[in-house]
Amino acid sequence: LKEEQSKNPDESSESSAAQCPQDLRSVLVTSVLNLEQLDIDLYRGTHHWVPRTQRLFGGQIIGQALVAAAKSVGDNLYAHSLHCYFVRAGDPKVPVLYQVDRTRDGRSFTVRSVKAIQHGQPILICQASFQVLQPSPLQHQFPMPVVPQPEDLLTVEELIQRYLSKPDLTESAKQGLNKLLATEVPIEMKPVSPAHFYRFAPGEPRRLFWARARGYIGEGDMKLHCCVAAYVSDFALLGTVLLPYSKYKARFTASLDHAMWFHSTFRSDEWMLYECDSPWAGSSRGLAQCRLWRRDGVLAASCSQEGVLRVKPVAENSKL
Ligand SMILES: CC(C)(COP(=O)(O)OP(=O)(O)OC[C@H]1O[C@@H](n2cnc3c(N)ncnc32)[C@H](O)[C@@H]1OP(=O)(O)O)[C@@H](O)C(=O)NCCC(=O)NCCSC(=O)CCCC(=O)O
Repeated sequence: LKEEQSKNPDESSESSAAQCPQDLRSVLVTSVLNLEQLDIDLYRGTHHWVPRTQRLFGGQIIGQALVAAAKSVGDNLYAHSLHCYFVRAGDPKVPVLYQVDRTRDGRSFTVRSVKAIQHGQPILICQASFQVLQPSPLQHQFPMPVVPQPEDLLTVEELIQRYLSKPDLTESAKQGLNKLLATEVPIEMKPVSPAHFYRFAPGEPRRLFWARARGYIGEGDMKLHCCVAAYVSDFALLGTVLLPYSKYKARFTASLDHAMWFHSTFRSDEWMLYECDSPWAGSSRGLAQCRLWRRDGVLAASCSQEGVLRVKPVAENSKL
């Protein structure tokens, strides 16, 4: 971790603004993670992208909670982990309040507890921990999987365009794909193995994709990159659980909890490899894990999530 990467999110937004025209800056920085301060340790967050389920995207709530927590710690501290429970569905019609409790300021570690509130009730409870930079003789990591580079893969949008040109596509499949194309998701994704990623055939519960924030964020703010990675990390975890089950489709899925550990500095506006797998499913729940790799092979972060998954059989003639 470099000293200059410890600025807090507010400072970074300003320095990025000076470097980059407004329309090139990531909407994650200008809008989604740009919380409004209402009082000491009290913030308000608004929504940018809302999933088809019409419940708030979990990654957005985690990312915003981490922004709120990070605002109450010093510049010399780095986010190293967070643990969250999603206790109620988020309502896209109203903003979310984030109330920060300064649980403990230690010599090395500092803990914050954040409650995300709507309609007077918590929708997420989150604990985040920060640490001062400390050297360690103990250093190891798994090797990064060998996969094609992002330049050799298609984006989700390019893949959808390809599927749209297939002659045997049903009208409802076309409509679904066009809806997906029209959605302004603030991240770019490139699946490593698209047919497997989109469950065209059953396969092992493992998938890899490259992802980065759309637009420019800049180098200067490590805490903000952690918040963006927290946002992105919720995109594809639960879907990984479903990969072996091509005979079923999701009827109700929602993440129950989410934990994340940050290991190294990284840029969330540069391509990172997300390696997701699911070691277990049962009792209408599934466990999914993800490792986030920097392009140079450094393990940047790890996360784990459990979700509720209720499924129904796929209709025989469905093309999607
Ligand atoms: C997890 C829950 C739903 C748990 O609350 P609960 O009252 O215990 O809910 P529930 O009883 O499980 O009901 C949920 C739903 O499951 C149905 N259900 C319940 N039992 C059965 C059954 N035996 N068979 C068939 N269906 C059953 C219920 O009728 C509910 O369905 P409904 O909402 O009525 O359509 C709640 O705590 C909650 O909503 N928490 C917030 C979860 C959340 O919003 N997470 C973040 C968003 S998800 C996300 O971001 C991931 C996106 C990416 C991805 O999908 O991969």
